[in-house]
Amino acid sequence: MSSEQRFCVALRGERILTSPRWNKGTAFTTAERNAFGLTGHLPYRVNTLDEQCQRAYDQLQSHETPLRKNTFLQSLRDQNWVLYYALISRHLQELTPIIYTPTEAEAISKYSHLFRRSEGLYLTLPHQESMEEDFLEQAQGRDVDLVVCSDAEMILGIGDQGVGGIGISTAKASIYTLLAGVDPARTLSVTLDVGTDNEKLLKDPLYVGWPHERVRGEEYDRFVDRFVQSVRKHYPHSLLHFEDFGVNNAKRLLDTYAKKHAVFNDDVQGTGAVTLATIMAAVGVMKSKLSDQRIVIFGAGTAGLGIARQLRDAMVTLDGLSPSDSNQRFWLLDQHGLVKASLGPDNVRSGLSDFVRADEEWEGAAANERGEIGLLEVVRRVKPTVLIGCSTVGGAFDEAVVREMARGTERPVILPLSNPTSKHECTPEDAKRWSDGKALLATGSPFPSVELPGGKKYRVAECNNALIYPGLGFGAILSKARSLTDSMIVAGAQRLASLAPALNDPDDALLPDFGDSPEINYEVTCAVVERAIEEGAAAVEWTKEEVREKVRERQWKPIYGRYEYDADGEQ
Ligand SMILES: NC(=O)c1ccc[n+]([C@@H]2O[C@H](COP(=O)([O-])OP(=O)(O)OC[C@H]3O[C@@H](n4cnc5c(N)ncnc54)[C@H](O)[C@@H]3O)[C@@H](O)[C@H]2O)c1
Ligand SMILES: O=C(O)C[C@H](O)C(=O)O
Ligand SMILES: [Mn+2]
Repeated sequence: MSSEQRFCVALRGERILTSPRWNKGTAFTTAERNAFGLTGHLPYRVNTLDEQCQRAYDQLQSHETPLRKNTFLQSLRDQNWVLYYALISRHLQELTPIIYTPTEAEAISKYSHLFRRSEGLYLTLPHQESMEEDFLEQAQGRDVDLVVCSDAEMILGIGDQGVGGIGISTAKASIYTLLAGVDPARTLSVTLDVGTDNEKLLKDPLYVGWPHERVRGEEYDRFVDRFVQSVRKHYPHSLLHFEDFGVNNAKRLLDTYAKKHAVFNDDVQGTGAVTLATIMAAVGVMKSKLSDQRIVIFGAGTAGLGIARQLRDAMVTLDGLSPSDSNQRFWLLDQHGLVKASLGPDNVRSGLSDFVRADEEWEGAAANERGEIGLLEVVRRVKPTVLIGCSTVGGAFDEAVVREMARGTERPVILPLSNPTSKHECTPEDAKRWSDGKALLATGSPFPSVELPGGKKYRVAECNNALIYPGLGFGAILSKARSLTDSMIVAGAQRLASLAPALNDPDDALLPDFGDSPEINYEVTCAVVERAIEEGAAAVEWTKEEVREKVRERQWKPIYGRYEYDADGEQ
């Protein structure tokens, strides 16, 4: 999309100024001011987008805390999309943590107190009779490519946030635009308010969501189904992205709808894919094979299980290991310690069955009075090559665990992935120190570089699903595939892994820099479209070169177009 792109727009005066999609503020040209009745609405001087970014950046700096900056940026997004995305693109590494993890977690937890204005579609269980009307009212006849929804049961690592979950839907949608180029006018962010079990919210007189305990079971399923059916009916070709659902619903909903609509669960599949890419890069550094790794996953919830399955499937499809042998490469732990058969069906979640360890292997292991085996003992006996944290238990990878791990393997791969920052299982600095600099690291939220003895800096890779999900989703949208298949996801992960700086220098980061995430997601998008075409899932037929061109062409860029007034034009 070039700056010369022309649009016919039907909004005049105040209406165009209050439309974030069309508003240019002081960047409206003199001709546009005349055509749209804006001369008296704006001060004399016409600014460039660069000048506007400079001014907005200066204003942003006057806000001292990350949370205040988050609020400021949210209000900028409400005013002018081009300016919002242009500003963040120009300061990507500095501002992504403000609009996304970790600051967005704080904004979501204070949602009812920070509330200013609507930011998406609120579907509330007691209003379900009017759901379809509400849906259509919000969509306003737009063509929608992407619907992002959350029921907010498990927001990042901070649990049930009720109606505040709208914040994760809008943040994830913004990241699609920022990093992959999805047109913001073709996205819809949704919160499914089915109540909350968060006592603090329920007791808060200012809580703006439905003050009711979280509805579960059949009533919940009917409500979600009604929503999915509306999406299917009105936007049959859209991608439906599920974010931060609870562990008992995430995989189940994915399985329920995968055959009927293009659905994607980011915590299961996006996290699985970015972790696969990280470990493929680490395996490249170690000159080893994925299927030779012994992998301990601490935290057997949505993310933990998504990661285990993704890695297991890749061992089968990429390395040719049998499914049963590959299951044996994993040891999962949850709040009952090692997931093993004797915990019994009540304590082993159904999705975990592939990864349950036999008790015989653990005879003589140190256990607590309930027979549960903790992380240190597992690390001692398994001698893992890879340790992944997605438990929300900050500090769980303590000195003893990291030292034990480093004793058993040449380059321990340690990935504390829990967000926000306070939930990380260890800091990169500690992991490097306790492993005498040997650890290969990646974290879920951004961390500064670690200084190694001798003064060398180690860049810590950010293993956040944002490095890959925007490209996966945009690839699915552009290929018009009816589903985002596992093989398309693996193609995206392989492309990401191939870009790892550590492949050229083993002491460099395991993943490319987050500052390069738009280019990375472009590559992921291309890989997904290529694979969709190869496997006959796509409704387009392009050569590899055409894919690269078409993806570029379809990317929405934060650049102003030229407008002409037309009473029948766009709104
Ligand atoms: N980096 C990323 O891209 C990324 C992606 C998804 C999730 N995450 C993070 O991973 C974390 C988990 O998210 P989720 O959606 O899987 O949540 P979840 O609630 O589904 O899973 C958390 C799991 O942790 C385990 N757990 C809890 N307490 C434990 C303890 N004391 N010891 C061992 N295990 C314990 C439980 O098995 C629980 O199921 C969150 O902090 C989230 O922000 C990161
Ligand atoms: O949102 C993120 O930062 C990553 C992930 O989806 C999470 O739930 O933590
Ligand atoms: Mn998430």
